[in-house]
Amino acid sequence: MDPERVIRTGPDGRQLIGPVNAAKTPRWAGTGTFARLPRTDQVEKTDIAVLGVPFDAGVSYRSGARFGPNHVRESSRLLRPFNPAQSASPFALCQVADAGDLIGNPFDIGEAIESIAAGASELMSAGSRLVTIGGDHTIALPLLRANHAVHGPVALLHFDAHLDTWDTYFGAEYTHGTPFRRAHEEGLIDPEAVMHVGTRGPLYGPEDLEDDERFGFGIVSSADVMRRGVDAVVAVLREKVGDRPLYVSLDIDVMDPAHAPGTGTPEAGGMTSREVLEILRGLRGLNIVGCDVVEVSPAYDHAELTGTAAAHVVYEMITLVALGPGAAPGGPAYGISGNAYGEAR
Ligand SMILES: N=C(N)NCCCC(=O)O
Ligand SMILES: [Zn+2]
Ligand SMILES: [Zn+2]
Repeated sequence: MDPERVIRTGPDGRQLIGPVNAAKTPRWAGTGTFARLPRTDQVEKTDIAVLGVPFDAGVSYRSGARFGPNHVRESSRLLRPFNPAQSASPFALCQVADAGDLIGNPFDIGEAIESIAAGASELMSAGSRLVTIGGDHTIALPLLRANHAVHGPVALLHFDAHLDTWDTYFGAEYTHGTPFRRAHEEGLIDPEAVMHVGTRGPLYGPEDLEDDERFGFGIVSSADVMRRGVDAVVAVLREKVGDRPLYVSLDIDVMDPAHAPGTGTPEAGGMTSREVLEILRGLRGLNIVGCDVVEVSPAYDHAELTGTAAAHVVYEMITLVALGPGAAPGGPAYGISGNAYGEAR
């Protein structure tokens, strides 16, 4: 049975098919797409595709991020269509739909990277911007390849406890700890505009930081967020990125394990989900070409804490992409403090 959906007319006059109407079909019913949105085969053209990449053969510790996409979908059933933090209804601005899962060979990482890049490119050439749910962080490399093919070297904001610019593990070049070193070597990212956000935790040695700096990366640590505050951090990130095409890659372990326990390489001392969401909202109006959320490993989750956090991250990413480059500054629809980009209304 086809459930009733929220239908809106978009800014360009198109009819946009939204989520299943939660007042008519209870949230827990029916098979799960992200936010109960339609599948891409149920709409004419998808402007923003939520894509699952359930690949986790690149992990160095706990496995299970292969179950991330469906866990985040399941945890996204309570999302509502109006985002008051941005005073925006993302699903009424453009057509958002769930593209299902892109498969990579779990027994051949090289082949998986090739096929993920090819699948992402195919969706992008049909006119969709991708918000991808991993999978482990290995998948950022093929996604950056696909974005580079369209936009050239992109700016990168990398939210993560880890640098992920290490060289090899057990001699392997393609792992979840190495995607951004490979991306740098392949010229996929613009060394003038690459930043880690939320970095913390022990390293192998000081040379890790020397290598990372050589690749152009700046670091806003987890402690920086606590000391300087969200608005100051947002200002630094915006200054670094400017109007370049921007890719946002968010490893859920950027959050403290208290906020996101369901992940493979947890580190103490991380950001709260509130801080992460507020920093993301501060990216409003930047030229975001693609996003991913990776490293959700449901077997280590409890009460959908990690799934819910990741679902809200995806929702904010969709909102940013839907608002688009140059979106007018806009504050939250309630509150007394506003944000760096608008007063509260
Ligand atoms: N990308 C993530 N989550 N972790 C990388 C950790 C690499 C290591 O085991 O040192
Ligand atoms: Zn990480
Ligand atoms: Zn990572």
